[in-house]
Formats: sequence, C-alpha cells, structure tokens
Amino acid sequence: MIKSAAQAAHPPSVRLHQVYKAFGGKTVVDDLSIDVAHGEIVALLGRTGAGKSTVLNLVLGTLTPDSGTVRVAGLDPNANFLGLRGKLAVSFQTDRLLPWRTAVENVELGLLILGRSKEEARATALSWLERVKLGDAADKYAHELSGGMRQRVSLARALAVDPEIVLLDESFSQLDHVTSRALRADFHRIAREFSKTCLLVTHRIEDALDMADRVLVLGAPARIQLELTLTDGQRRDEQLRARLHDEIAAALGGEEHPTDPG
Ligand SMILES: Nc1ncnc2c1ncn2[C@@H]1O[C@H](COP(=O)(O)OP(=O)(O)OP(=O)(O)O)[C@@H](O)[C@H]1O
Repeated sequence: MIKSAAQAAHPPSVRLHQVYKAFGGKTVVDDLSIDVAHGEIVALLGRTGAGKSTVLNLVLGTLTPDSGTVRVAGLDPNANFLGLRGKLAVSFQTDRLLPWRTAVENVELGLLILGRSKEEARATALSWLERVKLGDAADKYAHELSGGMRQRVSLARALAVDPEIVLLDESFSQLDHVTSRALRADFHRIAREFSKTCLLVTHRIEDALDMADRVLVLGAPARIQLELTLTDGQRRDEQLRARLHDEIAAALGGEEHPTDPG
C-alpha cells in the first residue's frame, strides 16, 4: 500500500501482532498479524465461524489473546478500556438504539457521557444526523424509523464522538441490497471526509468492495488467506470488481459462501 503523508506520520491505529486465541483447545485465531493505518479502511471477510467476531472482540478488549499483542491507538484495549473511551466506536449489525429516546437523543448520549454540555451535545448530534441524511428525523423514536434509517442513526451515534477508529460489525448485513448499498456509499464518503480509520467485519463481498482500501480474507482458524488492495478509482471499475469478487469468493470457498448480488 502507498502511504499518505498522514499515514506515514501516525503509528498504525490498530495493530494485531502474532495473535493466537483458542477456546477449549480449539484454535480460532492463528498467528494473525494485521496493521490498520491511520485513515485506512480495512475489511475482514470470512465465512461463518472464521473467527471474525473473535478478532473484533480482541480489538475491543472484551477478549485477550492467549499470545501476541493487540494495540488500538497505541493502547492495550483490554487494560485501557477507559483510555479508549471516545477514541474507538462500534456500530453493530443491529442498531441497538434506546427505544425511549428520539434519534437525536440517541446520538447525543455518547457525547453527554463524555462530559459535553447539553447544548454542545445537541448541536453535534444534529450535525451528524444531517450528515447521514436524517436531519428531518431527529425527533422521531426508533419505532417510527425504517431499518435503514435506524442504522443511519446508529452510524451517526458512533461517529458523533469523533472517534479515531470505527469498527463496523456486519453493520449493513440486515438491510436489503438497495438500502445497504446507499448506506455503504454514505459511510464511505463520511469516513474519507473525516479520515476515519475503519475496521469492518463482514461476510458480504460487496461491503468490502464498496468501502475497503484493503480486503483481508480470513480462513478458519482466522489467518489471512488473501489480501487485496483497492483504490477508489478501481472500485468503480465494474470489470475489475467482478474479477475481485470471483477471487474473493474462491478464497472464501465458493458457493457455500453467501454473496451479495446487489
Ligand atoms: N467465547 C467463546 N467460547 C467458546 N468458543 C467460542 C467463543 N467465541 C467464539 N467461539 C468459537 O470460535 C469460532 C469462531 O467464532 P466467531 O464468532 O469469532 O466467528 P465469526 O467468523 O464471527 O462467525 P459468524 O460470521 O457466524 O459470526 C466458532 O467455532 C465459535 O464457536
């Protein structure tokens, strides 16, 4: 990968070095090393059971490696949970919105927890809802929003605290193809505009091809089987995309793997 000046000036935002993890004698992560540079978008693709969630939990610090090291913004995430507050944000497959709060109240919650004033939190939350094209829905409750809109609120909530690193855990997987494609495009635009470092975990090839600078295909146990890089110009080249799609599908094990035709 060619490094930008910003990337060259920063240490990797996320670093896994020779990480090994087993559950009950079964190896799930096997000698995995990944560096995600500042501002880079990396997709981890793998079949069910490949260990994607385990890798994500290691980055979140909710799991510790049996051996090897994990660093997030230079910190051990397991030992520095509070130190990473506000630096690391996650968006999950389900939106996890609080149903008794409106969209804007959901987005401002993280800001209030970080100690921002009510006025500042409200203004920041509203600006993020505008960026995800939900300015008109600020006062609606979750049950008044579609699945795609709820996921947009969830992304606004993750981004509003201005994290250095955003983790996406199958964030677009439950949405229909048209909705998820629009959301991926908007997320990609925002991530670029704000130079966010993103690690996205997905089983959908289209998620990776639409957003990632680098695609890592994991075999089981989690070990890199294929690594591809993709520029924004290349991702718009339909022929190249089709070829990369096939290459990734083959590495994932062909037709057993769910793909996204949309
Ligand atoms: N806490 C745990 N205790 C025991 N086994 C676990 C634990 N967490 C994960 N595993 C096992 O590790 C393997 C990898 O699971 P993981 O959830 O990381 O895979 P995944 O790629 O995220 O799969 P999916 O796409 O289905 O979520 C599976 O065999 C799973 O049963």
